[in-house]
Amino acid sequence: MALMRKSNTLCSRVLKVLQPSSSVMSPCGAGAAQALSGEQQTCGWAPARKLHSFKRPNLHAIRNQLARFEGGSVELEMNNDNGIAILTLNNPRRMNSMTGKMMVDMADKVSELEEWHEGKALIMRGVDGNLCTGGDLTFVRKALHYGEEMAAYQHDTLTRLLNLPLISVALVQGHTLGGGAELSTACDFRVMSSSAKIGFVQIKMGLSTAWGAATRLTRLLGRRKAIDLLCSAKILLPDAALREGLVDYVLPKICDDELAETTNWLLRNLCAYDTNITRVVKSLVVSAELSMDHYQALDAERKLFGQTWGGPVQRKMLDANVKHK
Ligand SMILES: CCCC(=O)SCCNC(=O)CCNC(=O)[C@H](O)C(C)(C)COP(=O)(O)OP(=O)(O)OC[C@H]1O[C@@H](n2cnc3c(N)ncnc32)[C@H](O)[C@@H]1OP(=O)(O)O
Repeated sequence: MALMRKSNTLCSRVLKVLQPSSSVMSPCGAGAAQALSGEQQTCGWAPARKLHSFKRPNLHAIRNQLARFEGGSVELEMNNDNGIAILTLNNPRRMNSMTGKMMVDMADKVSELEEWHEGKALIMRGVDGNLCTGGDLTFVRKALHYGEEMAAYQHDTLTRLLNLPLISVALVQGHTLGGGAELSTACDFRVMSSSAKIGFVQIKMGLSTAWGAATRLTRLLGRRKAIDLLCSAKILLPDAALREGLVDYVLPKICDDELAETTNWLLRNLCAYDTNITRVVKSLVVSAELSMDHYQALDAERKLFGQTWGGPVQRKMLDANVKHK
């Protein structure tokens, strides 16, 4: 129990030090808007170094505006028994595309997950066989003046989601397009249904990435593959997505319950061990990725290791004389 409390505190301390909530993103939204306004839209992007000189977005004010664009919901179930939470996008008539209200819902659910200390993992999915087809075009049409603010809000939510001390998996089903493909990159892993399609089609819609996928995809796959996927707008079937390294596991063709199969995959492969140590390890990986300073990351790693070494779980395993066959 004492270890549990300590490791939870340490997890959040590491994340707070390295990634204070709601202020992690570089405040680049305004830069993007300036860079794309007027004449510049036709002649190119502002120099990258300029993107750091803009004011932080007021997330509270943006939230109030987004909440006015109604439709759909995002729901959360947290299962303390197996330590797995399910985050569900629910706008089936529009293939779970996201309205402003759903963005606010998702931010609230991520805040709840930040306070959930019993959890090991999270599955993000959509109802009725599609993950998400991006922005709800009804919302998009009404919010054309509000892109930069919406992006700032989503960047905050999805960065917080990616950095939760939970192993996260996106269940890529049906159509996972545009912003939907972006959402999937805010999870640590992607499990894909054998009948699903995934594509970053934003460029075909006259847009660059809205919800942070250029940054995340470059980290995930490297520069060459990120440019390829984002600039070609190609829609990948499971085999190609697996080959590219975009997805981690393709579900069997015959599968009665894809959510249950994804849960089993998680439990078998990534959640087989102690909850707190799993959370600590995830937090360490986040801190290593976020940290600009190699020594700071090692410092965090050493401190957290000190909490597991000689702790009750390690002692139990030593007593059990475990063999790793
Ligand atoms: C803000 C982030 C930037 C972005 O996300 S940009 C990308 C935005 N997404 C899109 O452009 C997707 C547009 N939709 C499509 O391409 C097709 O609907 C899609 C997904 C290939 C499915 O095609 P089909 O299987 O033929 O089905 P369908 O077209 O009849 O769609 C069924 C109903 O769902 C609706 N739907 C699908 N995606 C939507 C969206 N993003 N926003 C609003 N409505 C959407 C579609 O309009 C249709 O509704 P209805 O039956 O016409 O009332």
